Amino acid sequence: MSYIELLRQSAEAVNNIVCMGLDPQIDALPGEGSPREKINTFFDELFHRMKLEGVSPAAFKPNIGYYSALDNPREDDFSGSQALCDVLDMLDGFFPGIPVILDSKRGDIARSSLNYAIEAFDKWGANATTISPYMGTDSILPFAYEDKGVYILNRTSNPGGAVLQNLHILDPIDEKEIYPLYTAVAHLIASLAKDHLGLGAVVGATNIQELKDIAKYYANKDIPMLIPGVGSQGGSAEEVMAALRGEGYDIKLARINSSSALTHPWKKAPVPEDYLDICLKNIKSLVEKCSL
Ligand SMILES: O=c1ccn([C@@H]2O[C@H](COP(=O)(O)O)[C@@H](O)[C@H]2O)c(=O)[nH]1
Repeated sequence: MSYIELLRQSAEAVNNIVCMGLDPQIDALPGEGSPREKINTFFDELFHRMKLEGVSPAAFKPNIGYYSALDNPREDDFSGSQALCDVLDMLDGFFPGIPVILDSKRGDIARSSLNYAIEAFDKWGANATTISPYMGTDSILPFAYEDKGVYILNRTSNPGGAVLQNLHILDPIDEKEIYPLYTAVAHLIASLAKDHLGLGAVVGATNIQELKDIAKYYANKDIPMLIPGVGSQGGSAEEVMAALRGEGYDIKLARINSSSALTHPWKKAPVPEDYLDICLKNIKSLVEKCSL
């Protein structure tokens, strides 16, 4: 099945377009034990509750950094990577058919990119990954597997994203129009996606007018959009849904991501006793806002 079909099918199956981020912050997790044990116990409990209450997002997005930072490779300790294996195994069991996006933001010279593609798709078994466009077309294409998704950083959600992404440039082809760099990236994504179905874009929820402009450009082009920045970063899911619908973008191809607000909204405060209820409430509320 192509990634585009997987996105459409999974959205229809769960009737929403939420992407649940899985970025464990060890200090914010309940219970005792090693980081791997804490991650395991927490997600096992949370996924059980979600299953029990019939709640499912339409994608999951572990960010690899939150796991690999727990490894101590020079001491033969790969417990962070093992924790990611545990989480991926749980997702297979609890949520079959729901895409997993491994957020690793790679992108390099072609043969190095190919190794990163092998890492994400063949080794971790992800359905999709994230990459940077900064090194250009030859750095992107090794990720274009037939049945996988590739989200290219287009207009990111972080406050510093504008420093480069909003620089005004002269159109490199006709040298007439002037527009922000993120528009040139969108043009590149759309042109590559004609021959490589599954290439998509990361567009943050924190700059709603820019998101609207990009969604309008992608409408009817079968370009998946991964939209982080909702929840902890202040983006509004309702505004994103209205923007996508308003611009005629096929919402089944979008995934609206929230990570910490769904798994540890208490941030650095002590873990509350009713932590599972809090997570479930936030997940259900986002699912409701992002329903088809
Ligand atoms: O533009 C981007 C690209 C990626 N991210 C990632 O998404 C999650 C967001 O976490 P929250 O806790 O919901 O803020 C995280 O993994 C980021 O690395 C992004 O935020 N913005």
